[in-house]
Amino acid sequence: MLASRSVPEFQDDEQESLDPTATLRRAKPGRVRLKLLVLSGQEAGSSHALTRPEYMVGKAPTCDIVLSDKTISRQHLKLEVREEHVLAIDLDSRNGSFCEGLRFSQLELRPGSVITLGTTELKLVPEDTRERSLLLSKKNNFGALVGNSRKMREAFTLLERMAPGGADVLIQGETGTGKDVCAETLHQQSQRSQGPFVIVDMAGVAPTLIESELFGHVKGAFTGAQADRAGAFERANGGTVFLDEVGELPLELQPRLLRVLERRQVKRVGSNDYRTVSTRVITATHVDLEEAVKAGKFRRDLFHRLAVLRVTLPPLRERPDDIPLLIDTMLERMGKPPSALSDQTRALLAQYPWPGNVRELRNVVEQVVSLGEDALPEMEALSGETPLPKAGAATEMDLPFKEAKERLIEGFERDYLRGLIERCEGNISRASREAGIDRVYLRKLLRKHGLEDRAGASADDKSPRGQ
Ligand SMILES: Nc1ncnc2c1ncn2[C@@H]1O[C@H](COP(=O)(O)OP(=O)(O)OP(=O)(O)O)[C@@H](O)[C@H]1O
Repeated sequence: MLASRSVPEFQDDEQESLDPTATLRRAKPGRVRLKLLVLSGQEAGSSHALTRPEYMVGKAPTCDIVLSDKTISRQHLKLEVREEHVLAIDLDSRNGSFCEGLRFSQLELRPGSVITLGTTELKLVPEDTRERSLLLSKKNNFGALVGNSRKMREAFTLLERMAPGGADVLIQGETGTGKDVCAETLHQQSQRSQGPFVIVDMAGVAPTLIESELFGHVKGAFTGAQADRAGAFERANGGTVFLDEVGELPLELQPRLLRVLERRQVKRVGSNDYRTVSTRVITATHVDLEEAVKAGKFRRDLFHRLAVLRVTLPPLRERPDDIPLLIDTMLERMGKPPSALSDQTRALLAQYPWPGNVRELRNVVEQVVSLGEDALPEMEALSGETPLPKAGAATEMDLPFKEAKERLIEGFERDYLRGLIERCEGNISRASREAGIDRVYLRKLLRKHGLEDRAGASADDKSPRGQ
């Protein structure tokens, strides 16, 4: 059980006179007061106002803040409460004190800092704000998404709460952070899991076709509409529709999406009738929709409606402590033992910032496992400076067909795009003409392979979407 020694906020005069430094050390009235929140472990959810100049944290009952975690030393950490921060001093604890995955002996904690003692995580927050810290999920996965970092376990807590409820959810995160997997797991863990899961990738559908793709059409509504067709919302009736890259939805269609969200009604293109659907809507975006609203590209009302329940999947560079678990999981999914990667390679992978996030890490792990550790690209090469080994070259015939094919295609796509964009000197319009693919889709592919930076520099590609 967690116990906090009850001590008056200020020492009485008699005590103070015994200690001439007490006036200097004691907390000044009026400054921002801080408290320490326990985020995980047996005492998760409890908090300690830091009203005194010093606190001893540890397992011993004599400590000011007692934590029952077995991996914590009896006297583990000293906290010195200062004007603007709290100085945390590790007392040569057996298992150490950590912040963002790094062990420290002394560290200045600011509001928002999170430290880990043993397996217990503690967060410093201003006492008088209403900031609520999420408790950390006890699990290190949500469906196929894995992570044991604080940021991912906070996200898992949210997702676990959101999944069964059936309310619409917005998933934010950079490319490769697992938004697709997350959407599918939300569906699988909902009461709609027996219903359909329909995906619409807004960035992959030509703008002229989005309306019909989402809402359907009736025969003759436009050239080529040879028969009535249900849109994604109707096809997902009783289940979930996942709108990937919702930020790409053209402005003129946004009120129609708002109507679906508010009334669950859709009107097929060319029809006057509204049909009622029972469809959960999960959306995802890699762009900052708030910025898009400011720039006039996204409707404010739609954003607020979408953002009622939202979760952000953090980029991998902000949670390097997830990398070892991710690597082990990837190896396991490939049917390889943990020893398939040496400690040296693991250490290299753990320090790279991964602009393409987990997808990029997975690609590199697969390549190294297929081709051997000699094939590990220089770390600069991972950002695209030197060609990566060809993913398809060593496609293993013992992989399941779907996986082998996916791997081959990814390798082909990357090589093709790299050559294309070089040949067209970064000019998206030219590249899209030469390749015969839609420009929006081309951008999406470039982003997927971390090649976005190489494109869009030319004169006719000044607009953000290159349109
Ligand atoms: N936390 C994770 N744990 C395990 N695998 C992950 C995780 N995050 C991503 N992946 C893997 O990385 C790959 C990319 O994930 P996904 O397609 O869901 O990303 P995304 O955010 O939707 O990317 P994009 O915005 O480019 O569509 C997938 O193979 C997925 O399984």
